[in-house]
Amino acid sequence: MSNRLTEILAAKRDHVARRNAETSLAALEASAAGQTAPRGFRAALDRAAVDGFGLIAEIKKASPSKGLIRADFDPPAHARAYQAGGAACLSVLTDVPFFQGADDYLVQARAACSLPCLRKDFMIDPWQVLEARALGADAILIIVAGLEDGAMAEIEAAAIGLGMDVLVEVHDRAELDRALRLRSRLIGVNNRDLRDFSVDFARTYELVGSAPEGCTFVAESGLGGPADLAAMAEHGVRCFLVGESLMRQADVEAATRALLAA
Ligand SMILES: O=C(O)c1ccccc1NCC(=O)[C@H](O)[C@H](O)COP(=O)(O)O
Repeated sequence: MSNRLTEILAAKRDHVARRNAETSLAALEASAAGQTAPRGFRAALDRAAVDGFGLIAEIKKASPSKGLIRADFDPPAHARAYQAGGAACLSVLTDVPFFQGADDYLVQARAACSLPCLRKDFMIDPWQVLEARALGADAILIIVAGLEDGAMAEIEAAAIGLGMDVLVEVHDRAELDRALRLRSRLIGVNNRDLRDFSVDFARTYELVGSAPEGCTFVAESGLGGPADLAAMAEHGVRCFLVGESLMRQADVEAATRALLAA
């Protein structure tokens, strides 16, 4: 595991331990039970990809690699713009120290649109899955590089038990093999190397052919515009997770529409 990812996960362990100690499990379960049913995340992507592209549009204020991305950050407005521009799903960063995210951004964004929402965070404990559902999340992320097989299976089981989808993120062949031991068939390939933040689309191109039949395959990170999606489509990739390049646009709706017209 990389030093940067190790650093992020260590901070997350402290955060989760603190939050777990100060939050009543019964209250969290009641909040999760009081939420409307999960909006089908993978199903929405698959539908969009039938005769177009399945876009997971990310609400991202800042990142460890780029610092502040958008000063006039407005999650409900971005959610509405992404939906109007044709995105199939949203991803909302909730990690505080490294991405300047917040749980409330997820709540606000989901309330502002009808798209299924991924809680984009570093999951290390099934408790966070319950917390995600209590916030209304429809899907969670598992980063294979950050977890042992047993922990991944527990987190996935918690999500499936709550009716949520799981995006399983890999970066190389060995991680894809580990991902395919899980039940989820929603696989994301992160083009960004979390050790040094370099981006290489070859990661996606190398792995797309190894995704099993019936798998929903998502290319993630570093996608800058319609030409990148067109190049990916040449390799058979139909679903994408895009954050920074859309968040930097003055007109997010128009940029989303233009991206999907690739
Ligand atoms: O974005 C980062 O700098 C980053 C650093 C360390 C761990 C994860 C990171 N990003 C999380 C993501 O998965 C991306 O936000 C997502 O794939 C969208 O990427 P982009 O379109 O390049 O913003």
